[in-house]
Amino acid sequence: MSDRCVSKQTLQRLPAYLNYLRGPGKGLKKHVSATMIAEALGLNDVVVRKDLASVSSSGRPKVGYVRSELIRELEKFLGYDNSQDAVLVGAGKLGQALMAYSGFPQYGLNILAGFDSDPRLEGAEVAGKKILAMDKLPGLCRRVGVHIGIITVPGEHAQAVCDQLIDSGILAVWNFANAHLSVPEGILVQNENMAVSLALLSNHLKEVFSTK
Ligand SMILES: NC(=O)c1ccc[n+]([C@@H]2O[C@H](COP(=O)([O-])OP(=O)(O)OC[C@H]3O[C@@H](n4cnc5c(N)ncnc54)[C@H](O)[C@@H]3O)[C@@H](O)[C@H]2O)c1
Repeated sequence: MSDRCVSKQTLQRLPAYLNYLRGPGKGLKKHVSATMIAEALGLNDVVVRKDLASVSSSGRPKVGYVRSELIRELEKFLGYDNSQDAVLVGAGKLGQALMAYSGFPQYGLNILAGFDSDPRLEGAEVAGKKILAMDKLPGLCRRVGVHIGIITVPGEHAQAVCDQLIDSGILAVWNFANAHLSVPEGILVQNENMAVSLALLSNHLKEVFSTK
């Protein structure tokens, strides 16, 4: 099931379905339907039905899905059942907050260690995870077979860090720095940028006030 191709839009909605299905105390029964999920999340039920059909074949007409089975299928599809090790570079304020976040394992992400060029941070621990010197990065990545790298260094150092991660065998980069990263073909960069969300908020306010 997990090798099926789905659109980016579908992929972005799947975690919300899973979150809803896993959620406690919402009066969810053994069976759930696409309509039920659509209503709860304020989505179009045709969209939800199509999304679910692309990751699961366990739905039955008029009955819907067995909730526990659908949870398992979504977890498998999203890779949450198969934890991926990651390394983080830039163990400053944001980096340490991410290292300490206890919610990542339920999304299948396991940050093994942080790396930083500041010698004062070497050997420190954050939530039981070590901060190591940069020269330890390639060895650890190659030894353990780490494929995800998280970048939380200042923007001006992000490209150099990205290159080091790729040289260490990293195939997917989660970039929090405000910098455009150039990578060879076959490497995925996922940019995380609060500025984009803030721009949407502020644009919404502009529209609201311009109509008053
Ligand atoms: N994506 C977002 O929405 C978002 C939100 C907040 C911060 N940020 C970005 O995250 C990054 C970190 O922010 P912060 O507030 O944690 O900064 P910070 O200064 O607290 O931490 C940066 C760390 O990176 C380390 N570092 C610098 N150059 C390095 C290199 N070449 N190799 C290894 N380590 C290096 C520093 O020693 C420091 O510990 C910045 O780029 C910032 O713009 C992004």
